Amino acid sequence: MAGQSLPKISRRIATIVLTAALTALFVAGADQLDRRLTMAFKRQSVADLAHNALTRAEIATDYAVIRLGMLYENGHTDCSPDAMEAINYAVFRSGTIKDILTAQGENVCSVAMHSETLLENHRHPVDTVQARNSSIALNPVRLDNTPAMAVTWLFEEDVLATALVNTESLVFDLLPADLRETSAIRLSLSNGRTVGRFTGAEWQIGGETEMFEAASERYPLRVRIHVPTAVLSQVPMNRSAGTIIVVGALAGLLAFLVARGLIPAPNAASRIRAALRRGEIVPNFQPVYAVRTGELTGFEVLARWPGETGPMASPAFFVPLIEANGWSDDLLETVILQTAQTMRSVIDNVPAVSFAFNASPAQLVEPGFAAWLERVLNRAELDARRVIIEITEREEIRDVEKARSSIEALKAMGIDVAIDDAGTGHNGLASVQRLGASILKIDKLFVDGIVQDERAGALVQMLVDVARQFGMKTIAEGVEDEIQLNALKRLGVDEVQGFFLCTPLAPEPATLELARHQAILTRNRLQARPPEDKAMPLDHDAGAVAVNA
Ligand SMILES: Nc1nc2c(ncn2[C@@H]2O[C@H](COP(=O)(O)O[C@H]3[C@@H](O)[C@H](n4cnc5c(=O)[nH]c(N)nc54)O[C@@H]3COP(=O)(O)O)[C@@H](O)[C@H]2O)c(=O)[nH]1
Repeated sequence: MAGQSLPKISRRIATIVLTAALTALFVAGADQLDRRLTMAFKRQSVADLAHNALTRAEIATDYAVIRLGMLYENGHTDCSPDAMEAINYAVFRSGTIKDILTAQGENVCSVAMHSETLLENHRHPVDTVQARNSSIALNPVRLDNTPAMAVTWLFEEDVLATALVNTESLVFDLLPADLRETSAIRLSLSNGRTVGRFTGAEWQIGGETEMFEAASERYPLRVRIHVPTAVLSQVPMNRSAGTIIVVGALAGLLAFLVARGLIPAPNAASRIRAALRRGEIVPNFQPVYAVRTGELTGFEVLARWPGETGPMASPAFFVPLIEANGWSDDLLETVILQTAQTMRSVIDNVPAVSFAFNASPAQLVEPGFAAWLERVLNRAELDARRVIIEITEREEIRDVEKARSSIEALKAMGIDVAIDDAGTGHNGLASVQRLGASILKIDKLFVDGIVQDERAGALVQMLVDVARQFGMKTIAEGVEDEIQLNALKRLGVDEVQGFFLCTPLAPEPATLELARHQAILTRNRLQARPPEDKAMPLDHDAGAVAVNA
């Protein structure tokens, strides 16, 4: 008896020792992992910041190019009184263009207080670099003793226009609080000449730093952010031992299960394929509201995978996988057919409400896309005039001409086309006009900073201005609070959507939200008894817009 219990006791002791050792290992491992993740997250945030700063510089340059192009198209490069008025207007409209010079043969003129700078630059341009479009060139100039940039478009042999762009303001104070004092950000041309910079008060030249860079494909522009290595490796020390042990234990359990083969490695692509076939990927609906009238004008249709858990449940993960496997048309078809089925009462009874579906640039340029979509809409019994197709600008639209003719075909069917994430992508604002879309969606990236950051407001203003010039409607997305909503109203955005107003909803709550919203609007109108033609403002406090978040 005593002989049998001895190995049992020693096995228990061995298990306890092993468990303790493993726990210690997990805790240390979890701690290391946490540190590494925190540092990786910090690095990614700074890399994103560099990309955002570059996007701002690209938009400001796009805007200058568009403005110069308009002057030329309207014959306003001849220094006539009409031309001077047009230049004045272009400078007045813009927060970032400080002056414009036009030159047509001997006729050289500009309008604002920086004429001298532009004239000198016109006579002796230095360090000029060409853009992807070789008629456009950028070069550094000084504006009130700070670095700035001249954008010149050579329209013809002796006809050109130059905009003086305040690029310094695009990067000034862009760094978040934890980096502002110690780090530096520089916007420069590809030849290394600085056109904007911000240096924290504690920034040390020669210190050990890490550099984060983003370079434009369209313009010879790049952003570099330098952060001291010590700042990047700082990790908050306030993690409780309990958290670490729990994380360690969970990691150990997971490792054990994976090691024992109890959790088979999932084949994500085949699961998505099956989910698409079985109709498990379903549409949700985020309302869009008109700023001026408060009306709910339509829904953005967003795919959801309700049965799925973990990261794969997010469309930000599964949509790119669907696209990479060439199943984008299946996704679009399934969300259209299910929308038609689940939102039938809205489709039949509220004709003014539209449905915006997402499609990729690759789908748009597929031969016969418009005809295919027409067939799907016929099957769905969904009137094309109720449909908006949103094309993201994040991915490059390689063949703008093909995309343009596809958009024309969609428009001929009565479908509106929206450029989603405008200003964030590869093609630039100028191509927005060439595409011939009728709606410009302003990305959350610009809405986010709109209140704290004057420049974000200036960028939204530029986007609204460009959209108006092109006869497009604007929709701002990702509105998360009332202050943002009010700022967007002031900037003249036409429509808004975002969690502050309403999150994406399943069909039934979306239908209820529409009915509830219409009832509130009607009640408000009856109570206020406005004159027939008076517009109802989007007034969150008055309950004209509901919060579902
Ligand atoms: N081709 C298709 N793409 C699709 C489809 N369904 C979704 N998507 C794309 O996936 C990306 C992620 O989408 P999602 O997680 O649904 O996020 C959307 C909104 O839920 C979110 N949103 C809306 N308001 C707010 C807000 O106030 N705050 C906040 N943090 N997020 C908000 O934004 C996403 C909408 O993005 P966009 O399309 O750019 O308007 C996304 O890129 C989808 O496009 C599909 O069926 N087909």
